[in-house]
Amino acid sequence: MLGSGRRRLFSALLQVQKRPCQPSRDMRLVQFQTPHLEQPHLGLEAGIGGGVIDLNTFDPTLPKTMMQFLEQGETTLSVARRALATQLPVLCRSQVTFLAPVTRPDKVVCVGMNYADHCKEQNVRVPKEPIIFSKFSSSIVGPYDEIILPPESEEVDWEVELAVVIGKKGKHIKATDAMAHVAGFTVAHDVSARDWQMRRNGKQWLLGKTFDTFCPLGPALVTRDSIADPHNLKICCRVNGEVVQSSNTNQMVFKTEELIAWVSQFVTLYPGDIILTGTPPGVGVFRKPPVFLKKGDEVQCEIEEIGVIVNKVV
Ligand SMILES: O=C([O-])CC(=O)C(=O)O
Repeated sequence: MLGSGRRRLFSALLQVQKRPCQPSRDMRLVQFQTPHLEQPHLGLEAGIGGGVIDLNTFDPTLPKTMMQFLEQGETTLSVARRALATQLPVLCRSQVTFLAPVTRPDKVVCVGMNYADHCKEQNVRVPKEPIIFSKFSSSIVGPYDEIILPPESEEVDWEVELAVVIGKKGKHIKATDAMAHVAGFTVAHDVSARDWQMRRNGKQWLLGKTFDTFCPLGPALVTRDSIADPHNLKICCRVNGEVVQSSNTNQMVFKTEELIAWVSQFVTLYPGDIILTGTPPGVGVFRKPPVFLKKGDEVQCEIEEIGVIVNKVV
């Protein structure tokens, strides 16, 4: 169903495997751990599916967390740019464990009903203003971590989403200035317990959206200037290999700029804050009959140019 996008991903993976020492020119920032490191390091992923360049070895004065890296703005970004332009050793992917590209941000802001056909599949009007909710940052896990089915829910569902990572603090940001506040983009899975979201807790969405492990992210924070057009990317979710969601970010009702302008009227956005921009149609709860995740399932969420996260349900 993803056709040429999938073919491009596979050929990119093959190329990376053939030339493991050739970093891509795109800036793909990651947080990773190896058995030899005392604490996680910052790195650059050498293309989709490629190995990792250790930024903290390249420059030991760099901070070791993405939050601190983003807070320092242009100073740290220019070091990463220098690393990208230098021939550096690349750690094999099998040697590293990827963490979420951002851990413990101040906020995970989420947008509901932001794809017109996701509204259609549940018979609701396309919203005139963005619908905002949130997840606690404790729900964030890495790109290949497990999603734990909580015993409190029997209706856990999938939702692939494009995530925006904020790079610069701001309040009342104008839409025309919004992209200057974006560090980059990553892939998110807005795992959702429908029973808690739709029927329990006074129908407040929070609890259903924020169980531990309900926000896999990654693998990389792909910087803004590395993506040709964030609003024209194929986006897809597969469960056990079967495509369940397949769309394009050009179907989003409110794009990144409008979302940042909207949200920053209410709250200050800080470096590291994450905005999940909503999911396309094809979620399990609106299937006839509904389908939910079960132990042993594997969910792959993929966005063109950004990458794929793979999370087993346990
Ligand atoms: O369908 C929902 O649960 C709301 C939501 O997260 C989305 O539209 O992306």
